Amino acid sequence: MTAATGELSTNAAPLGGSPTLRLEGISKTFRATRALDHVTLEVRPGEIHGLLGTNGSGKSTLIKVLAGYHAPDPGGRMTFNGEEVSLPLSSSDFRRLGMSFVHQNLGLLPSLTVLENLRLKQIALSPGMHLNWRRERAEGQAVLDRYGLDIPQWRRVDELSAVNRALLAIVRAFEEIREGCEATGKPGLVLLDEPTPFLPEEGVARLFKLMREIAASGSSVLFISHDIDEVMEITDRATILRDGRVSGEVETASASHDDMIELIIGRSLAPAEERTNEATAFAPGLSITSVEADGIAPFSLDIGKGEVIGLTGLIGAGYDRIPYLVFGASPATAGELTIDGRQLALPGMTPAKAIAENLALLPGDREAQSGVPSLSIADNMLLPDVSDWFRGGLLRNRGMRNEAKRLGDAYEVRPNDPDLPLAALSGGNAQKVLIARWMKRKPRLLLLDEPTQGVDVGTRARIFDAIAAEAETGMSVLCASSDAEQLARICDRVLVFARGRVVRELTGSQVSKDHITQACYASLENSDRSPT
Ligand SMILES: Nc1ncnc2c1ncn2[C@@H]1O[C@H](COP(=O)(O)OP(=O)(O)OP(=O)(O)O)[C@@H](O)[C@H]1O
Repeated sequence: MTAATGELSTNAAPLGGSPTLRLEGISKTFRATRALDHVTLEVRPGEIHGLLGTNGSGKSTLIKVLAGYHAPDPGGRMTFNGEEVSLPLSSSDFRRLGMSFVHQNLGLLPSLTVLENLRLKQIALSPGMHLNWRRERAEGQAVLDRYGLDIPQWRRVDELSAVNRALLAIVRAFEEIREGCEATGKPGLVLLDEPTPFLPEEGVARLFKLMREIAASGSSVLFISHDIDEVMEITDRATILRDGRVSGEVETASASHDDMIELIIGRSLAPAEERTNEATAFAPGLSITSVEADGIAPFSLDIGKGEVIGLTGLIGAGYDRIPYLVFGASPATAGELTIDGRQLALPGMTPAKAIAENLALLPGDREAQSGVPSLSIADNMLLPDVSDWFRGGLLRNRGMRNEAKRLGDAYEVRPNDPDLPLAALSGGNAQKVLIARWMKRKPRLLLLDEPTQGVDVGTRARIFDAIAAEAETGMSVLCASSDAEQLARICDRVLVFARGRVVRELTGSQVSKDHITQACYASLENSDRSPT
């Protein structure tokens, strides 16, 4: 990222103190759920504004109202640069006003190239044979240069690293508003709905630089995140939602981390226990021997009973593939898993066999690989054990419901209605359902990939406690994550990967956020093969 701030200028003039966006009394009701209750929010010109709140507090609903996806309940008002705008907005309103969105899935077309994604609108609008590719390439390159984005235009988006995909989506969003802003001389607004999960620190730093450049040009950014440290670092002000209402609006520089937590969850969090300096000794549990796959060097590990082991590294290091290889969810070319003296060949492992051995996997891409959105919360929680609920050939629905309700209470699923389809829950709440599903089975080995991504700060602490409690009873855990703070909280040992092999093992007092982060970056020094 080398672009100078001046190059991004939209020449947006401050509008005599008018906020760029002002929402007043916005409500949205889904049958019995009041997802938004008279929300008022103001984003000023040139401001990076945070939007925080627990899972289900209404953040995505608010963005969907702004994106024209949901019509709000009658009675709310919206102004943009002082102009009264009627809701719901249409796609022509976004362009005219200068609003663009980056949703969690980034909205890129993976099988198309960088250039095609950047110039999609121009390409789609050009009639038949008349597309001037030479001009499109020149325009595309000018955009990449303007933002200092060093990626080949002809590369397919699904070949890019996660960092570059996120940067491309944000660059495209800013480009969408730039021309309009230049024409009207008024600032625009880019809305970012959690674009940073999974990104390593270096990727987040590049994203933040881009956001600051957008703000310096006079336009504004609305940034949704569960990561309080990120919000404290990048935003000027923040609005916090709780149960659909605004629980606070803060100048970030004058708020503390604890102030933020109280506004988000309505109480303070108990301090995390101090770690001991001693590495703990564990009774022998399971062993993985020489598991291998394309891009993964032979990997062996003894996991003690009740031991929690973290796997980490920078993106592309390969650590996040290990849980899937052990569970048989992606093919291993060699290796064994030893349980109770029995050796199971990993190339022949399948998820069904893994479940029969009482292994559990919570995948990172939960939408695609885990829950069934159209089924109820109860079905999603209890599906793997459905046979337990048959008596005399009849399914005991009430028993299933009660058990799902109990689990929902324990994991703070909101709303805790076992009959609701999973699709009706917010992203973080759906994730709690899936975590509850596997924890309930008390697996012998729990395999996790980014277990608390998208989960709010209060529930995150509960999930950490639940993992610790199950580990006390002998459950072993292998957790792949790029979240150093999470690993420091839950792990007894952390293995750092680079280029498909372990390059460092951290134990005892080394299992701290700073040590883990440093070890990931040190691993990069010897790495000569990182993805684009
Ligand atoms: N289409 C829908 N039908 C019914 N209820 C919905 C629908 N969309 C959202 N809700 C409910 O509205 C409330 C707010 O959900 P929303 O997705 O806005 O939360 P969020 O703050 O974005 O949460 P997360 O951090 O988990 O993404 C939740 O109770 C959710 O279950």
